[in-house]
Amino acid sequence: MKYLLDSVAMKKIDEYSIKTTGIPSVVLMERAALSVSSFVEKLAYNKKDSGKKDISICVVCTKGNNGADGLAAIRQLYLHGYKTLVYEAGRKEPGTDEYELQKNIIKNLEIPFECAVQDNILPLDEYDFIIDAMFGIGLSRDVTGVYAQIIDEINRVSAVKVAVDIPSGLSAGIVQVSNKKVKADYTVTFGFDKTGMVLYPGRKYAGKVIVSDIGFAVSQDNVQKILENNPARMIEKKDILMIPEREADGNKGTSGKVLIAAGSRSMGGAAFMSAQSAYRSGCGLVRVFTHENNKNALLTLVPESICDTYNDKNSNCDELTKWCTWADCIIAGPGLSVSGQSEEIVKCILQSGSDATLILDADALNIISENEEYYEYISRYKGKVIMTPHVGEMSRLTGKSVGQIKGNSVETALCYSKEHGVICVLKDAATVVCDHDNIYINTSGNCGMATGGSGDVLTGVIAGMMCAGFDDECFAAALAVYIHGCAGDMCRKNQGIFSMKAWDIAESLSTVFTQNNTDYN
Ligand SMILES: NC(=O)C1=CN([C@@H]2O[C@H](COP(=O)(O)OP(=O)(O)OC[C@H]3O[C@@H](n4cnc5c(N)ncnc54)[C@H](OP(=O)(O)O)[C@@H]3O)[C@@H](O)[C@H]2O)[C@H](O)CC1
Ligand SMILES: [K+]
Repeated sequence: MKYLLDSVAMKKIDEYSIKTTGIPSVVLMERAALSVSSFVEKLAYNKKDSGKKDISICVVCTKGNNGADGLAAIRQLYLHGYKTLVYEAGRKEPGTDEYELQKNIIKNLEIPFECAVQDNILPLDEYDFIIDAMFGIGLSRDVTGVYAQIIDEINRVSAVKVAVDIPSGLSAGIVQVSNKKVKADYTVTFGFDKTGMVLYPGRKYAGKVIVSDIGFAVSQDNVQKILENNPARMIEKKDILMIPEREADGNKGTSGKVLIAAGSRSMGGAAFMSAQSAYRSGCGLVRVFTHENNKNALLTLVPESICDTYNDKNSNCDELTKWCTWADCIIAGPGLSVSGQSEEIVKCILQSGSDATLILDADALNIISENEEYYEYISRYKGKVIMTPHVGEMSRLTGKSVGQIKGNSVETALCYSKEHGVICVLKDAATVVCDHDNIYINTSGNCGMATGGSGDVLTGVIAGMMCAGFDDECFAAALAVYIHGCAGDMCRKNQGIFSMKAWDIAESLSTVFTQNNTDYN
């Protein structure tokens, strides 16, 4: 797990390192600059056809400390023999102390220097590399005027663009303040990953992100002590190793019993995918409660599952109630459709008296969005509730537009989770998982997963992680989302982004688990 920080948190870390522990600001800056210049040199080294003096590098800066980092980096590159230019934009007043210090060195070394003029921006076509050091975490408002013109020019030319700390115009936190942003190929960021570069649209602008340790006196291990609020986190591959070992003397009953209420008269697929992925994610027994039309197909496709049915005339709620109290985890909603009968089924589950962790997905969410009183049932449900809306479902649940939700996914998920006392899994290109005091932003997966059934597969993986024995359900749900994304990334390799299907994702789960050493056999 890694922390994701915003500008407020980064400023605290900067301040703590400099003022409390006494690490000189210029020391941090020199290391920051070195990590940028050495990265650019590595890229330049791959252009084997050119000698250093034929490789031209322009740093674009304004007069803050991000610009100061850029000046120090270009000085290092100049001293290594590259053809360099400083292109400075900004007000006439002097910059920060650090900026003026670095600028003085640039002047002493007589490194070529140009000042930007509004409406007469220097064409940047001739540069092999552009180092973007205009705005870092100090960005506070929309980028306009000469700065916006420079960003347009940077984005127009074909140079390789390396952003210092964060692409200029991009905010480090969950809310974006500027429409104008540098589209970087690489970002060398300092100390910690930034929330704004993991969420969309920031992830598209940051390119490949390199996190560089520049010697802050705060690390992943002690960052929480410095900050007041719990920062967002991202799951990493090594977290898969945290899945508790399966009991050597366990049986199918001790590995987790899952009830899946899914699949209506004409929609059986969702139930099959959910069941398949639950088994592939370690569940011991999977019982599917589905429309009788789906029974044969289910037992053919997932013969390990147990099937109970309802039909058009009988919702079979007595039977359903019994299996709710049998289960350790319940999935309700995939392919259930929205009808009087499915409403009855979801209500029956919520009022079953079960304390199993309940995953509400798809049509269960649509039912809730049309029936306010279901929130009352949720609040009285004894077990943990996990709700897994995609952006469209969240729009129906909250009345907010899809655009509003996409631009504010963390805030939306957090508010919803707090308001209803549930774990919220807001599914999007960067899925957000949160409860009242934890936020996870997912980084695995790809756009090939935007395909029918992918969400049904996720419910099974979440059920698997709920049955795995974690104490912290929010973490377990975030891990499930990460694993689901890894399986999607595996499919991208094997089936390709256009051809991959949800079933392939379910089938790739075993490789994700075995590649990460969770195969205990
Ligand atoms: N030792 C250190 O301090 C280290 C700093 N690092 C680097 O520093 C930046 C953060 O630097 P900071 O000076 O805080 O801010 P920026 O350089 O990002 O921005 C400079 C100023 O620009 C102004 N601003 C903000 N938004 C806009 C805008 N849209 N248009 C015009 N101007 C804007 C703002 O000043 P105002 O007074 O005008 O509000 C900013 O202060 C960090 O990202 C690192 O690169 C390193 O971490 C090393 C250690
Ligand atoms: K920058």
